[in-house]
Amino acid sequence: MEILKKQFQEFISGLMSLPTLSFFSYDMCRIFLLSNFQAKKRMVKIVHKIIQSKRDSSMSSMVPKDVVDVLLKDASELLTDDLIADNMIDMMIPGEDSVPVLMTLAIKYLSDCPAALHQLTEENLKLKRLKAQNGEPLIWSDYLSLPFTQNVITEALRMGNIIIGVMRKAMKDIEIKGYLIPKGWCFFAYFRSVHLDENHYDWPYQFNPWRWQEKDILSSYNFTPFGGGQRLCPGLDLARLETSIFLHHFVTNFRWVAEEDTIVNFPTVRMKKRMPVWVKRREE
Ligand code: HEM
Repeated sequence: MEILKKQFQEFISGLMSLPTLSFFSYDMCRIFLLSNFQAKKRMVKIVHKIIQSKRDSSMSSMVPKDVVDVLLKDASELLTDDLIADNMIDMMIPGEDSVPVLMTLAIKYLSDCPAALHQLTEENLKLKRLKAQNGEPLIWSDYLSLPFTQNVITEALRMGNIIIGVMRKAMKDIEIKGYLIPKGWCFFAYFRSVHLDENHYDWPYQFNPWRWQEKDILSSYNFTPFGGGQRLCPGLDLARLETSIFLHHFVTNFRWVAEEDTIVNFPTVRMKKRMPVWVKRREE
């Protein structure tokens, strides 16, 4: 697993920096991309081994336990091992990178904003107590009944810009604010410049979950952490759900002190020192 993780980290840092490679010399780009593709190749090899061992074992007849099992059970001949391996690697990006980064950023911003942490904790404790009182377990839609928690996640997405932007190709000549993008050109829509623009957000560098109260984020072109249009992220709700579940359990069960750290935005969004967090169980 550690080897796979190392290859993945190399692969993802190359993938995320593709738009910025144009600043470097041809030779540097070649070396960088080569090591990126080699990392991907090594990952494919590891995933192929996992697929093969699953095929060899008698597990194929059992109830699927993970995504590989489900894909292996697919009767369609189009789903080759190469395609399954590619799918698995694609799933690793949000599983290992985007959502955990969102959770980390939320913890970072909350650590620096006691008022938001207090309100978030109160909201989640209230739900926890209500569930305990009624003897009910949490159900998946409960996260929607936590409006402040949703605002915290929205604000972490706005400030964090986990995916810094998306690449697109102009299908026809387009003029934007006096600039012509000729047909066939590729361009990079940079989310950070919109999400941190003071024309759209007051005090854009301030973590302020309250700014989202009464705001309809779905109809806003100034808030696109999950992209937009036909390529809108299909994992949008899952990412929010997972982060809500994590925050709910974390704030209702623990208190913590996060070490001083800074957010690095290049080549991917990361904590400079990985932000160690000292955790203590809450007593209630
Ligand atoms: C905080 C978490 C996440 C963020 C910020 C995020 C962001 C994005 C963005 C901006 C795109 C659009 C890329 C483009 O237009 O070129 C995208 C696409 C995609 N995302 Fe996510 N994502 C997240 C979580 C997830 C999760 C949890 C999954 C699934 C398990 C997922 C699966 C995908 C897939 C399959 C695409 C490609 C869609 C397509 O090209 O049609 N994402 N994501």
